[in-house]
Amino acid sequence: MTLTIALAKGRTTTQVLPLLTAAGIDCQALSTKSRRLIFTENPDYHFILVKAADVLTYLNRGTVDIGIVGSDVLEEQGHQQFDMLDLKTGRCRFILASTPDFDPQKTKRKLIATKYPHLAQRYFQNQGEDVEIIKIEGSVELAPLTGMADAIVDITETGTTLRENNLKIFATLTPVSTHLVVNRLALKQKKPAIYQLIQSLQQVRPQEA
Ligand SMILES: Nc1ncnc2c1ncn2[C@@H]1O[C@H](COP(=O)(O)OP(=O)(O)OP(=O)(O)O)[C@@H](O)[C@H]1O
Ligand SMILES: O=P(O)(O)OC[C@H]1O[C@H](OP(=O)(O)OP(=O)(O)O)[C@H](O)[C@@H]1O
Repeated sequence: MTLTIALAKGRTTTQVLPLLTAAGIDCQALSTKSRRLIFTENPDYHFILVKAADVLTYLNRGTVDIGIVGSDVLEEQGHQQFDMLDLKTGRCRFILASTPDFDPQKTKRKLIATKYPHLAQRYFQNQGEDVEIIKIEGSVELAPLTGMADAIVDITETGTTLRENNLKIFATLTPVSTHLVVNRLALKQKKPAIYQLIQSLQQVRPQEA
């Protein structure tokens, strides 16, 4: 039985390939630098490489059985899939950041720039705050620096981008890591193969909390 897997391109793939290899899955073809997007040479596991934001589209339509993607994406768009395993890699965190002179108490209806509008809206709603969200596609740090927004909700890992742009963290929201998610129907139809994969990845993922 073949399992089809959508892997988020970029950082996620780079960090997950060593785990898949350690779990005994031949995915050598994916580690070569190329523009290929679909890998079907392994009869047990077929892979497609997609933009992180598209993983759940392939999964929810049933085009793939499994998605491997950051929990940032799941928090922003997830609803129909089963989140089966935290791979404990690709770790970073959501933060609220701005220029050092930003005063969260003083700014009345904040303008918040982010790549994650739903997550940001939820965060402020839970704080009982009404904010205006500006959806940005990248280099989010520019928004408070240029005065377009009061603050940003984004992910940070090393903190280098914030530091180099003289931005300060005002709140830490939720932690982020790469997760394995499963299509509902696939979980019914391919249960043994899916559980076997989960079990092998559980054994090789980083063990710390
Ligand atoms: N420091 C980090 N910054 C951003 N994403 C990170 C970081 N560390 C881990 N990740 C994970 O990697 C994913 C983003 O990977 P990447 O930046 O390669 O993709 P992308 O943002 O779609 O790429 P691109 O910048 O080409 O559009 C996120 O969904 C997140 O889960
Ligand atoms: O804390 P750090 O280790 O510096 O990482 C954080 C940076 O990485 C991400 O951007 P990405 O590289 O995905 O580029 P983008 O600006 O195009 O989204 C994120 O949006 C931050 O800008």
